[in-house]
Formats: sequence, structure tokens, C-alpha cells
Amino acid sequence: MSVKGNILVADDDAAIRTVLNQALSRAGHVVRVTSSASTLWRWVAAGEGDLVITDVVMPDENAFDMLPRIKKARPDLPVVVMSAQNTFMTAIRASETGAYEYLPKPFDLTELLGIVSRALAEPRRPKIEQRAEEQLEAMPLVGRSAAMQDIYRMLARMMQTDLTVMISGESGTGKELVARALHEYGRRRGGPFVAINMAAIPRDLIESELFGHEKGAFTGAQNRSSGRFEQAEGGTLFLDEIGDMPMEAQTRLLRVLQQGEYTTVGGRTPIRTDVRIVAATNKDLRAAINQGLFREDLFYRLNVVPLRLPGLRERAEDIPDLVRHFFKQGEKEGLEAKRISVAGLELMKRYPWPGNVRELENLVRRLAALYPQDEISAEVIEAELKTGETAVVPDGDALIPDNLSIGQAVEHYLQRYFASFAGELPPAGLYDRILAEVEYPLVLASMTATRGNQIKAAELLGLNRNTLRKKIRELGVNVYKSAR
Ligand SMILES: Nc1ncnc2c1ncn2[C@@H]1O[C@H](COP(=O)(O)OP(=O)(O)OP(=O)(O)O)[C@@H](O)[C@H]1O
Repeated sequence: MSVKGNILVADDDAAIRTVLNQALSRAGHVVRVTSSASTLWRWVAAGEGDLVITDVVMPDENAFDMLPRIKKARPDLPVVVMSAQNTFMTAIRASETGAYEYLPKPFDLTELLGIVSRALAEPRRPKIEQRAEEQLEAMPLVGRSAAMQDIYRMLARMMQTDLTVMISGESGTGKELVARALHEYGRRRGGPFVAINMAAIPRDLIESELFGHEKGAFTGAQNRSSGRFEQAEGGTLFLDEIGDMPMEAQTRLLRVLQQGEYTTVGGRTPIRTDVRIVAATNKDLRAAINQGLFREDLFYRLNVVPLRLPGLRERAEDIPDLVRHFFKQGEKEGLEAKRISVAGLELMKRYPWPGNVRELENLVRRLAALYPQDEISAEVIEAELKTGETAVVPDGDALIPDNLSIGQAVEHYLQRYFASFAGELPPAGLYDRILAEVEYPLVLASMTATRGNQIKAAELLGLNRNTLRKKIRELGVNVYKSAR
């Protein structure tokens, strides 16, 4: 049996008052409605009502201005705020003023009824804050720096909404991870999360990948095919490397954002869509706009909530936490538990990390796989960071130091590797470990060079496609990531 209560409803829109009155009364609650903030305040001040549902903008007062007063007079009274201005600021203010819940209009009545019964049944505490805390604990993002705290606070607020979010940040700063967190802890978590990387797909196929195509829409379109929008219905669509989206696709995407519907390639019937868009870029989109490569109107549609992820060098204090986290992950995969000496960590904090968290993650994995000692010394870190520097030059320009052949480079590496054991032998299983070390960058580089096309990469490598697939899986080569 759900708890029934006295509910005060304030909205200047008569239609909404009627709908809410009917729905809540039918659910067994006692309802009073008003069109003004002053009447609502009078009721609240007189101790009436177990719960308030109010619109933000009312003729005599804004609910956000009244909320602190309500909270002061009746700290335990849950206030559900509704608003048609689904802006970022509305969500933030709802959270900051201590609203129990924030409902962007239009909302689902069933959802509202669910919130009302939960609010009436629960011990009193501002819901948004409580949920944000729970979410942060469970969040897969590591780091406690002030910069990350800002990101978490922003994410907690964004999770209550369907606003379009634009994540910017250098490669490897965690943009995709943040997009997933937004989905998995947000209100669309029951729906699918679909990611598409604009840089990984041949340009002339992007529109059909996004919106689907009809049979015969273009040469090679033998069957109707669904697009990512259709696949993401009810969930979140993550548009990675949005700056690489071709102009025609940009125009189509803009139309979806404006009208909430799209047509497939070769199709005529508009299809309505209910998808939350999270976009990401590691390019400066304003520069792309100036060069005429990115539509300014699309930029503003996507940039509703900008979220900038700091480079790892800007939050070096997170490094120890991240190192521990990645060693722990390694342990789960059967690697041995390890730590890094204090001096080693200091070196890491001073390193500029051009590849950001991804580079750090790769380093920690390499340390866990290749070095037997429980504590990794500063010398090892120094040597590893030097190799790292040449390995992260972007766009495949990686230089092998002093024009060494691959064989000579590995030889140098092995000399250093053996030396690090100070006369002892490295742990058994060296052959497979070293070959895997070479295989990973080889597969990654081939996938990058072919922009993520497995057929072409298999051809390039001279491998059977199934063998390549197996290797990608075993080595954990991230296909999206590799196709940069
Ligand atoms: N704060 C973090 N805590 C834990 N792991 C992180 C964090 N940030 C990034 N990572 C890890 O670093 C790697 C790179 O992150 P991710 O793929 O999200 O970066 P990205 O910014 O999307 O990169 P790109 O621009 O190259 O696509 C992933 O393995 C991710 O799990």
C-alpha cells in the first residue's frame, strides 16, 4: 500500500492544475491547487500539506526564490519543482535550493506519481543531494582533485536531466567514461548506450550509420539498415569526435535536434526520436567553425552544457589514486599486486602526460605485466616514461629513437628490462609477455591506419579477419579508440 497525503499544487497553467488534480486524486491523495505563489506560501506557512508540487515561474514569485523560505519554515516538506525551461541553470537551482526532485516539462504522469509516493514514504532528506552522493560513490571515475570534484558536481546535476552535453578535453582524459557515467547513473539507464566515433567511420557512410538507410538508397545498400539513432531509442547516443562529422551529416543532425525527428538515407517518412545526445571533441570546435568546417548553429545546439575535462597534468594529485585503481584492475585480471615507490610517484606527478589517463593506464598495465618486484622503483619509472614519450606522438608519427629498427629498439628495451632485475632473472613466461607487448601496438597501429576498418587492417597485417578479431579481443585493443 502506498502512502497517501495532502498535496499542494501550484501552477499558473490551468490545464496542468487540472491534470495533476485528477491524477493525484485518482491515486488517493487529497489535493489543493492554486495559481499563485503567495497562496502556496500561505498554505505552507500555516503547516498545511505533506508535499508541494510547484512550477518555477509563477506570476507573483519565482519558486526558486520561495524555496529557501519554505525550507527554513518546513525543512521536512518535500518540494517537487516542475519547469518548462529545461535549462542547465534550472537543474542546478533545483538542486541548490534543496528541491526534492526536479521535473522538466513535459513529464510523464506515472513518473510524477512514483516520485510522490516515494517522497511520502521516505524519511525526510533532500533527495537530489542524497542521490548525488550515492552516485558519486558508485561512479567509475577516479580522482579527488578540485578539478574532478567540479566535474562530479556537474555530472550529478546533469544526471537528473536530458540536456545535451558537450564534453571537451584532450585525448585520453576520460570523455567516453564520463559519457557512460552520465548514462548509467542518469534517468535513461534503463535504455541503451550507443557510441559512434565520427573519426572511425568512412565519411560517406556516416549519415547512413547515424540515421539508417533504405534498401537501394545507394550502391551497396542491399537491405534496409537501422541507424544509431534507432538503436539508441530511449537511451543515450554518444557522438565521439564530433568535429570530424561531415557537413551534410551535420545538417541532418541539426534538424534532429531542432525537430526531434529524422529521415533515413533514401527514406521519406519522418521518424520521431527520443534520444539523449552526448557529444565529445578533442578539437577546438570554434576554430573549426571559423574555418567553415563546423556549423555554428549545430555547435550551439550541442553545447547546451559544456563540460571540459582537464588534462592529467592539471590534476597531478590524482595520479596516486589512479595508479592504485589501475593496479587493482590488473589484479582482477590475474596480474600481481604492486605499488610504486614514493620517488617514482613524484616523477610521475612531474611528467606532462601528453596521452593523459590512457597513457597512465597503459604504463601501469605495462608495469604490472613486466616487472616482478612488489614496489616499482623511481629508476624503472624514469626509464619507462622516457620510452613513453616517443610512443605517444600523435597521428602515427611515433619515432623510433635514433632511427633504430624495430628489432634494435626491442633489443635496447630488453637490455634495460633485464638490467632492472639487478642480476636476477625476470619471471617465467617472458616469450609470450614480450610478444604480446609488440602485438598490441602493431594491431593498434594497423587499426588506426585503416580508421578502424577490420577488413583492411586484416589485409594490411596479412591475418585472417577472425584471427584479427580474436587478437583485438584478447589484447584489449579498443577499436573506437584506435581509430583516431
Ligand atoms: N577519472 C578516471 N578514472 C578512471 N579511469 C579513467 C579516468 N579517466 C579516464 N580513464 C580511463 O582512461 C582511458 C581513456 O579514457 P576515455 O576513453 O574515456 O578517454 P577519451 O577522452 O574518450 O579519449 P579519446 O579522445 O581518445 O576518445 C579509459 O580506459 C578510461 O577508463
